[in-house]
Amino acid sequence: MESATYDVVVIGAGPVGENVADRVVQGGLTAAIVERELVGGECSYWACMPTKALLRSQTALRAARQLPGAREAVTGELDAAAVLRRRDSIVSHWTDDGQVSWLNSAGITLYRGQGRISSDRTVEVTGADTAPTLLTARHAVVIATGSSALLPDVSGLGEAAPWTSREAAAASQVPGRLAIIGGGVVATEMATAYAGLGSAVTVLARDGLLTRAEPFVGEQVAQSLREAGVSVRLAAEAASVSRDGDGTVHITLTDGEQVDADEVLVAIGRTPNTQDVGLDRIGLKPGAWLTVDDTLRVLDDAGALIGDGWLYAAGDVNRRVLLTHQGKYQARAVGDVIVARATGEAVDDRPWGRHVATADARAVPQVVFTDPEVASVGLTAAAAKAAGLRIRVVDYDLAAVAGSTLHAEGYQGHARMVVDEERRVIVGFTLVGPDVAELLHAATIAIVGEVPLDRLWHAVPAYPTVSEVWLRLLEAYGR
Ligand SMILES: Cc1cc2nc3c(=O)[nH]c(=O)nc-3n(C[C@H](O)[C@H](O)[C@H](O)COP(=O)(O)OP(=O)(O)OC[C@H]3O[C@@H](n4cnc5c(N)ncnc54)[C@H](O)[C@@H]3O)c2cc1C
Ligand SMILES: NC(=O)c1ccc[n+]([C@@H]2O[C@H](COP(=O)([O-])OP(=O)(O)OC[C@H]3O[C@@H](n4cnc5c(N)ncnc54)[C@H](O)[C@@H]3O)[C@@H](O)[C@H]2O)c1
Repeated sequence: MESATYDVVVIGAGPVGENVADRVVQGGLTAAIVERELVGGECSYWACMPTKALLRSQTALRAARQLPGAREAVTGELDAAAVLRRRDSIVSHWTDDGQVSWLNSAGITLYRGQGRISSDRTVEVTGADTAPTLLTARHAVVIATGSSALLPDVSGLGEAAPWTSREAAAASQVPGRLAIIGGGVVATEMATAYAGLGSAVTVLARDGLLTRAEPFVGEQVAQSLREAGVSVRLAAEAASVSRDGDGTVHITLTDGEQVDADEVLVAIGRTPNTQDVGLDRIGLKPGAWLTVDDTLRVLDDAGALIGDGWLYAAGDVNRRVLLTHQGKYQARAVGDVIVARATGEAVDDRPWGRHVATADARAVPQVVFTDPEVASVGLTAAAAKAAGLRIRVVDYDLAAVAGSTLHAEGYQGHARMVVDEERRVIVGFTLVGPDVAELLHAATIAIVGEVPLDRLWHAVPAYPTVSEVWLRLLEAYGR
């Protein structure tokens, strides 16, 4: 077996693994990265990028149709084939040459194959096209292997060849009828995308839509999906699934009703990619989410470090937040703390310190690219109350802002600010409406910066923009 030694070995070249490796190399260490599929990971080829490509053209079309003058210039329908072609180009036709050349330019060595920890600080790489190699890490091994779609234990589902988010993101044809099991982010985005592309979509949302967000979010998204022709079935649960000879999928619900479709997409959450990464060799349970300390070192079931703390986990695999930007934020902290420990620098693990990912618990921004878009950061009112905060909730109708009236005819939206009354700072912010995604970062800065409300009065939104909702929320709160 061939062997090589690096300061750091990263398993998984998704967005998170790539950023860890880049950060340690920038800090003066050497790094190898192991990837079994495509460099760039789930996000680049089967998640964030292709799904947003499926959504973007219809968002632009809808925006044009909401404006007299532009509306008259739109003479046809969405060209689904052109949307799929653009999606193919956004994912570089599922090739990773571009990302591999970036790795090379960043000074990171790529090993293609399955990475498995074989003992302390060593990773064995086996792949179809490469000789088995044993990689030894002088300082740290980082698991950044991400997550895969979870399938529920529903009778017949496996044999019915269901779509997961991968097939939905990479489909080469638009199914005539699409049934979706789930009511979360993937379900609502893909219902929006495929309804826009021409499918007759049925959403089977056992627990409701987007239930982790403020309650008005799920209500507005459900209403808008229904207006777009989607059958949104709340409290509907699949009991069994079968696919017959002509390809039709039959979903029998627990109440006995049957839903027929050409494809069924399962979108009920994720499972960690830890089944085959050698966890059993170091006393951890294969297939489990990895628990980490504040500087993202892996802990065992008893809460102890692995050995002297050589093993880290970042991104989806540690289940803190399953979002690319937040995983990359963890990657910067992990990369920097590995360099600090390797070079004897002080570790800054105080809240908001350089080597911790404090925002994971306090200020996670997320945009759901449905129609209307949902943009949120920090705590919902319910989560803030559950955390013991004394809060005040301020709501405002986004349509009542001059900028919204200009933005689109019939603009509908809503904004909510959750204020911690003890400290008079914002701890949560949610916007629902067309094009609210780009408004979110102001709220993230206000929350992370803990900007006092009295100072926010001096942050004047330009007229006439939708951002004027900030002023309206402050006025509603009172000075
Ligand atoms: C449909 C969908 C849409 C999404 N949209 C968004 C979005 O708009 N915005 C957002 O922020 N997030 C989005 N997400 C979440 C986002 O995709 C993930 O949070 C992100 O990909 C996590 O990055 P990661 O590097 O941790 O894992 P991944 O991207 O999963 O990368 C892990 C890599 O590790 C490799 N790997 C795994 N095990 C091994 C092994 N043993 N050896 C070698 N290689 C291995 C895998 O092949 C993969 O390339 C979406 C998710 C889904 C499913
Ligand atoms: N725009 C974005 O930021 C974006 C887009 C897509 C995905 N993502 C990320 O990907 C992750 C996965 O998304 P997801 O939609 O699969 O998960 P999710 O956690 O968002 O939603 C899962 C949904 O499935 C339901 N559910 C769970 N078990 C079920 C069962 N047995 N039967 C029926 N319904 C069941 C839940 O009630 C929930 O509505 C998310 O955590 C999210 O962070 C982000």
